Amino acid sequence: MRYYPVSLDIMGKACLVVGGGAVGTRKVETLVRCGAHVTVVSKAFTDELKAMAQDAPITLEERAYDASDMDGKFLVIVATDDQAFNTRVSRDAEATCKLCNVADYPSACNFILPSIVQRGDMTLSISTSGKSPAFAKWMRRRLETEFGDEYGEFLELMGLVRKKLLAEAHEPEAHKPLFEALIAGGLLEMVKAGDKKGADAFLTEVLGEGYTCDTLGFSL
Ligand SMILES: C[C@@]1(CC(=O)O)C2=NC(=C\c3[nH]c(c(CCC(=O)O)c3CC(=O)O)Cc3[nH]c(c(CC(=O)O)c3CCC(=O)O)/C=C3\N/C(=C\2)[C@@H](CCC(=O)O)[C@]3(C)CC(=O)O)/[C@H]1CCC(=O)O
Ligand SMILES: NC(=O)c1ccc[n+]([C@@H]2O[C@H](COP(=O)([O-])OP(=O)(O)OC[C@H]3O[C@@H](n4cnc5c(N)ncnc54)[C@H](O)[C@@H]3O)[C@@H](O)[C@H]2O)c1
Repeated sequence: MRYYPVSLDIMGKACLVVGGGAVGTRKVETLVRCGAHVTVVSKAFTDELKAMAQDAPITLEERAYDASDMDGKFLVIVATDDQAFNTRVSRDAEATCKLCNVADYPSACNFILPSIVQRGDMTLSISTSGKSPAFAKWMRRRLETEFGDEYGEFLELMGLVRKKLLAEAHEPEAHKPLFEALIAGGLLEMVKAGDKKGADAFLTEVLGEGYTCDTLGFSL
């Protein structure tokens, strides 16, 4: 395996994006969705980025990049259209041990970005280890048709069940078959169909009294 997959917690973390064009805008959008506080340094910004900065934790700095922009940043994404400059920024990032991605330039990255399917808290990431981004995109589109919004809703319900079970006892071995029964027993289909009565009966059957959509705080 060429790259090590991780899920980074960037909630509330200071991130730097250099280059506020079309690609930079896309990167900022994802960072902000994950709760990051983003500083964008660029000679110019897209209108979309300016609009996003109105009500999101985004600071736009219309000026030349300076190596001190690395200070205090957890992660850096470089997305200008000047490859020599991008490489220089990535060297500054490396010198200060930052996580750094340069769009379309894997040899200057210490992480590369996957294609993503998001369904609530369920994330499917597709990486081809840089071999074929076009194929990663094709795969994303295919998975998007296969995995609908019901997967995010089902995950929400599984999370609520798990939270309640964990509040009662930390017994992973006893919990495992319960989760497996819920997953294999058709609960996903009930959530997809909006079948609250069926879901309640099944939750009670597998988990016992006290487990219904309402008591779990799940709206179906
Ligand atoms: C997944 C996605 C995420 C994102 O960008 O957020 C992403 N590229 C996407 C699209 C895309 N990029 C390119 C095309 C044109 C078709 C093609 O070339 O295939 C298309 C498709 C299109 O636009 O239709 C051009 C391209 N990309 C790279 C190079 C340089 C090189 O290969 O050396 C070249 C220029 C090659 C040339 O010179 O021609 C490199 C990288 N691109 C990566 C990620 C990383 C590896 C991901 C992986 O493991 O597969 C990596 C290594 C570094 C990085 O950028 O992180 C996003 C899909 C979003 C979606 O789901 O829609
Ligand atoms: N991974 C992908 O999906 C993907 C797709 C298309 C392009 N790209 C890559 O991303 C790069 C950027 O693409 P784009 O469409 O956003 O380009 P763009 O021209 O729309 O934006 C580039 C931005 O960088 C700024 N900039 C240029 N030099 C700068 C400097 N020295 N200091 C600060 N800011 C500077 C510009 O003002 C502009 O805002 C391309 O060169 C390409 O290699 C990646």
